[in-house]
Amino acid sequence: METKSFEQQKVAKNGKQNIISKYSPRLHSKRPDSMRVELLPQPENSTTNNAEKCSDFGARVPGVDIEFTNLNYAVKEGIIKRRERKILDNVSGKFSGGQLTVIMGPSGCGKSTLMNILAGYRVKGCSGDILINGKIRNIDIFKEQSSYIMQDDNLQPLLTVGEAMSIAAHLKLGKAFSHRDKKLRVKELLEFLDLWDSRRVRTKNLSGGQKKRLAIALELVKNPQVVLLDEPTSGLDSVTSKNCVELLKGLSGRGKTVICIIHQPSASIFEMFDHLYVMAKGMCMYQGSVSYVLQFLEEHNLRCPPYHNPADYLIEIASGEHDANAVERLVKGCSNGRFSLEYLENHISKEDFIISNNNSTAINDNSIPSLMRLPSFVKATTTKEVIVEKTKSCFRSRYPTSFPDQLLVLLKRTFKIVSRDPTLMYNRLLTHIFIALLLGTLYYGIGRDAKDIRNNSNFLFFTVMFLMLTAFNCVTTTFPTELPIIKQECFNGWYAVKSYFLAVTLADIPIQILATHLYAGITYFMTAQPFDLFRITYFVTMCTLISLVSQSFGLIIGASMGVKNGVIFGPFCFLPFTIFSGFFVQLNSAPFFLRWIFHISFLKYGFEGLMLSIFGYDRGKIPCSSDYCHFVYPKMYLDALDMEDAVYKNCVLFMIFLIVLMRFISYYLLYLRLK
Ligand SMILES: Nc1ncnc2c1ncn2[C@@H]1O[C@H](COP(=O)(O)OP(=O)(O)OP(=O)(O)O)[C@@H](O)[C@H]1O
Repeated sequence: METKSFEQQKVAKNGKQNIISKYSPRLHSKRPDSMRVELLPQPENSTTNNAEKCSDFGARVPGVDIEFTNLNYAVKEGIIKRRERKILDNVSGKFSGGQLTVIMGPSGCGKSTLMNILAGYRVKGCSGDILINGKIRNIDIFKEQSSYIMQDDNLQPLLTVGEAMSIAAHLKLGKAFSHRDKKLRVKELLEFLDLWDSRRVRTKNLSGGQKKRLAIALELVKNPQVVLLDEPTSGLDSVTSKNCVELLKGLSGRGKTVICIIHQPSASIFEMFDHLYVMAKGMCMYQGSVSYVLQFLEEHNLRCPPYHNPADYLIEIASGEHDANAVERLVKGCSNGRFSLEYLENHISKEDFIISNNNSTAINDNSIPSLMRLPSFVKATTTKEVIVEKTKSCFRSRYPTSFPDQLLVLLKRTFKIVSRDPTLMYNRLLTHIFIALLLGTLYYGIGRDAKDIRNNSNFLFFTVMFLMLTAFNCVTTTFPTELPIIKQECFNGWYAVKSYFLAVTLADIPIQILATHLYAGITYFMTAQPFDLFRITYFVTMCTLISLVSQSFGLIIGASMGVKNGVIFGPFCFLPFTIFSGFFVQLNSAPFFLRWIFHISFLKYGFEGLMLSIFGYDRGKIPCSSDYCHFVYPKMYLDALDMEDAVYKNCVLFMIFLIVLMRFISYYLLYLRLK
């Protein structure tokens, strides 16, 4: 009480508020003067302003409480002898709504694993109970209430800040919100996070801090009750980190449950946390308020040296630097997270959260940093309201927008990205034009002379190979490079995997078709192939089908492996089809037990289709400009290549069948990978 009145006097006297003292009176009084950090100075009358501001947001009520008891997670290691390794060892804890909870600990102690399990991102292989407001967690409902922001900034680099936010709003708010409301919410959020001036900047050009803020803004669009963040301050300087933590603190001040991992906070940031959860060796060595942590350590014969950041000291202890048995003692002291240790006025409380009621920290208006001009939609709702509403809605789709709406928004997004991607768009078109001109020059006019008939079929086979390789390579990298973004967006319930898959594959088709048509048109006329409309149509159609089958093949490789493996194994996968295309070895010359491979080689059908469109369908005698031409009748040439029975229609049907089949397979592989 004394401390509080001292604070009030101080505010009245200096016109500013000291958050350290408010949150950690004991710690603050213990620190030497030089280590005390005056946080968040506010302008005169700021208290009044905050209070006024808060009145807009309605009553402050406790948010979602997350409790976990006896959580275990183990992985199997070793190739021959499979040994089990414990990553989380019987940990417990309670993170209350309206609090900024920070998980700390040395590298590899299991922080991300715990966060992944709490978020529902990792479910397999863990045991223990997770309770949401005292009830066993329903993962679907929890996912609707929460947003998980992963460590890497999973942003689409070619979209601007405004576009990324607008897409998020369309996907996450659905039809329940008007276009105007969505725009307003985006504007409010961007202003709130100081990103409004950068709304036209592409996300790849943002600074590290801006990227973090945008990643948070994208998830705040749906106003989640629980926000989980894996290292939101990694890679940021101390000022930007502090701004980021202030932002999180502001959110928790609105009744949200904010849980984040912060690896090594500075002293000033450390003292802003409401609730601390320190891990070591997969266990909890402290859980409770920041204000009590130093006393707790002292009780276990660990004295933080003066002028030493308590956060650093905690990490040193957790790493076993000061006392080899310290971790075991501390884990025992807080009962591996079963006790939440709080500093309450003049005494210390050891609160066993399992038997406690919902006792989220009362939120003081003054605790909200001055920076926080929270958007009007960030209102605290009672937990009960959320649960009831979500329970009703869990029988409907778990996505805020319907499948066609998701598809439309994602198609627009993918078109934007592809049209701005120099590799996928311009380089692809230029490569097709350049190679077509080169080939046209090399094989100029060969189509009208029987002496060049072999060169003509070489040109057709090269066409098959070129179209296959370019279409294949353009898509093998699409999924692997976007996978982290898609993982986070799908996990946070923006859209279904099928919407993404369809959008990405459909958006690429027009560009691939345009590139193929350019190539086919240029080469057809430069090589002087017969000027018959049906032959031109057959040729261009078959070129397009070859591209689309190869694209589908590339999608399978991209959906099933990373870029590196795709580059190495992709060509290995289609090389056998090249040998069995009928160009190098004809069907009747191959050993009979290998002939079946010809019938499943899409290159055989592609090559046959092109040959038929140029030489098939009773094409007449080809003029010969030399003394002797072996194949003046195109049919004879087709017979020599064992293509006498080939039917163009069958080639088309087989290629279409392959396109559909391969796309289904690649969707399923992507689905499995994301799940
Ligand atoms: N699937 C897995 N297979 C094998 N080991 C794993 C797996 N997942 C986690 N681990 C191991 O568990 C330990 C804890 O990993 P985790 O990512 O949770 O650590 P962390 O505390 O978040 O570390 P950092 O701060 O460096 O990110 C690490 O040693 C890691 O190698």
